[in-house]
Amino acid sequence: MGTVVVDAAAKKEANGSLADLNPTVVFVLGGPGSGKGTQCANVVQHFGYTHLSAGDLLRAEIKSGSENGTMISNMIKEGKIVPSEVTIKLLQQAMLESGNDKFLIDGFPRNEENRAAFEAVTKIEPSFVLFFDCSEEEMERRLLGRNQGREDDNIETIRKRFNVFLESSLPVIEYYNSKGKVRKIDAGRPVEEVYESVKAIFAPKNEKAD
Ligand SMILES: Nc1ncnc2c1ncn2[C@@H]1O[C@H](COP(=O)(O)OP(=O)(O)OP(=O)(O)O)[C@@H](O)[C@H]1O
Ligand SMILES: Nc1ccn([C@H]2C[C@H](O)[C@@H](COP(=O)(O)O)O2)c(=O)n1
Ligand SMILES: [Mg+2]
Repeated sequence: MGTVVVDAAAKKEANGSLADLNPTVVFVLGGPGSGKGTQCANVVQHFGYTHLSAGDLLRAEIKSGSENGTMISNMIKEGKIVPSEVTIKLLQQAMLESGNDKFLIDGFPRNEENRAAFEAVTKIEPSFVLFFDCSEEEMERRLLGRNQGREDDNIETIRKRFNVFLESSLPVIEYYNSKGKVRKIDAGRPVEEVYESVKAIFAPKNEKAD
């Protein structure tokens, strides 16, 4: 793994302002290709959240020519999880820049290190955790058909990502489940049906969303 470069002063400043914001955070978790990004886009449209995909932020960091770019790129190609301090810094910056105080944090926390570091650094507890539950067979079909030019959407990396999900991400979902925070969605259905279930979680009872 390469050297991680994080500006300490920027980190301290971001923390102070985030605490003032006291944001509402929903973690959106599920295996690769379970439909996290697709459903987050619907929630943004109807419920006013800002969608922050940890994977998208890391890919943007590579493109920006950052000092951490090569390390991040190598880890993503291997399906591995980037050190928490890098991802958390990107999330903090994006939250502050958004001007919003309601966030869907998609694909994070991906492992116990992510979870504990985010809690320690930001002091933010998620309101709840959306868990998109989908079979590997269906996720593999979706990833191979995605056609967005992602370097990790090849069968070799997909298998590695599935292993990381089972070994490192599922325990995080189990942790939040033990705290009564997980809202599990059957994500193997068509997009519109999945969204009906998602909507029911966000819409206050007796109120209709679009
Ligand atoms: N319910 C669904 N039925 C069929 N295809 C879907 C469904 N939801 C999403 N897709 C498609 O599957 C692919 C993966 O979806 P998406 O990018 O939302 O998944 P993701 O969970 O964000 O994946 P990743 O973790 O790799 O970022 C996309 O091509 C998307 O259009
Ligand atoms: N918390 C995270 C989230 C993502 N990554 C890296 C490793 C993933 O395989 C890749 C793509 O994420 P996705 O877009 O599929 O959510 O990004 C990470 O290291 N840590
Ligand atoms: Mg995604």
